[in-house]
Amino acid sequence: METILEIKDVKKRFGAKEILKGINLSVMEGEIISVLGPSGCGKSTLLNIIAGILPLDGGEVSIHQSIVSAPGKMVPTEKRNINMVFQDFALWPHMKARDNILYGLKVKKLPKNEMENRLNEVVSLLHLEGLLDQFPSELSGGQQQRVAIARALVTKPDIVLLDEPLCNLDIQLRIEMRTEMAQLFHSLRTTVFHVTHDPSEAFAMADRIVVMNRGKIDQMDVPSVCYMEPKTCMVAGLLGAGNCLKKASTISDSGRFCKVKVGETELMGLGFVTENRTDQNTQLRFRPEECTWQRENGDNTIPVSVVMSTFEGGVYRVKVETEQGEDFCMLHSQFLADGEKGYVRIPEERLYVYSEA
Ligand SMILES: Nc1ncnc2c1ncn2[C@@H]1O[C@H](COP(=O)(O)OP(=O)(O)OP(=O)(O)O)[C@@H](O)[C@H]1O
Repeated sequence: METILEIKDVKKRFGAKEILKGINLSVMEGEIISVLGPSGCGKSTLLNIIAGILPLDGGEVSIHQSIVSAPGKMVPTEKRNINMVFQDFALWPHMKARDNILYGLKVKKLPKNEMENRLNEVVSLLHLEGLLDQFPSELSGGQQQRVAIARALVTKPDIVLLDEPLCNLDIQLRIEMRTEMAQLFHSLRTTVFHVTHDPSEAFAMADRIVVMNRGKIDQMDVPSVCYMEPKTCMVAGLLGAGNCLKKASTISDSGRFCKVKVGETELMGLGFVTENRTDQNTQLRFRPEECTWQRENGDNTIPVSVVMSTFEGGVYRVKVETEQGEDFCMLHSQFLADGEKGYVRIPEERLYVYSEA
């Protein structure tokens, strides 16, 4: 497979603030890459550099082996053969859906019959029949999003850039649209660079996920590996392992699994050694849905007392407290009374151990 987009050691500053600290990544033809990360980590900055909207300060960006951005060089957006779908759809309000979609082809001065063929193709792909003579204000959010995607696809770009494309839609529509978009882009073998802050959107759409943190890439892998083996504490937290115990210490970490201690309790977990490793700063991460409650002590269990149970429809979210005074949550099928004592089991392959400075 051919590399379409190559990002090499890209750096960007805003004033004294270093926003991108050397990003390296290649995107293959037909691949969907989703970039996730906390607010302010530099996702949109990277996307805007790829789009040719922002200049970079170091490194280079190539599309089809041709450098489009480097210090002192910036090929204009319209010469990059890319298209972008924005979170606010950015449709021209004074143009009907048809003219919004055809705009890029008119600029390229395509023959009329070719324009009609391309229009018919995207109309049928995105189910826009009957909507072409409507103005954006006459369309629902989901319909506007479809028009924006049609406009991005109709010029057959090398790369489609998606900037939080679903965040203005309601939750039900978002779930439908992300599945539809993934199907559509995969069937067309469109190369997609997608920025989102929503992990479930990234899981639903991406072939590979890139997790950024403070201007660097913490992890880049297929969604299942990022989910099962988050490399850093931040990635784990972002991908659902919201429970965090800090009053812990590492006893041994010779292999893939390491032994940790929380008070007098010894637990086994998956160990992630990082560059800035310190044994004094062990942190444990795990997901509420992967914990199980039991009355008796057992394998990989931690003693707790119940703080509060809240009903979530089908399950209870139970907040518990460790003997060290830290709390975390688990999901349980039944209500547990405040003050009740018991043990929470965390499977060793789902207890993530980090030692980060
Ligand atoms: N034009 C600008 N001038 C100065 N600082 C900027 C500019 N654009 C972005 N920044 C800063 O750069 C950092 C990264 O911003 P960016 O928009 O890339 O983050 P993000 O990861 O996309 O965040 P979000 O998820 O909130 O959109 C932020 O601290 C932001 O304040």
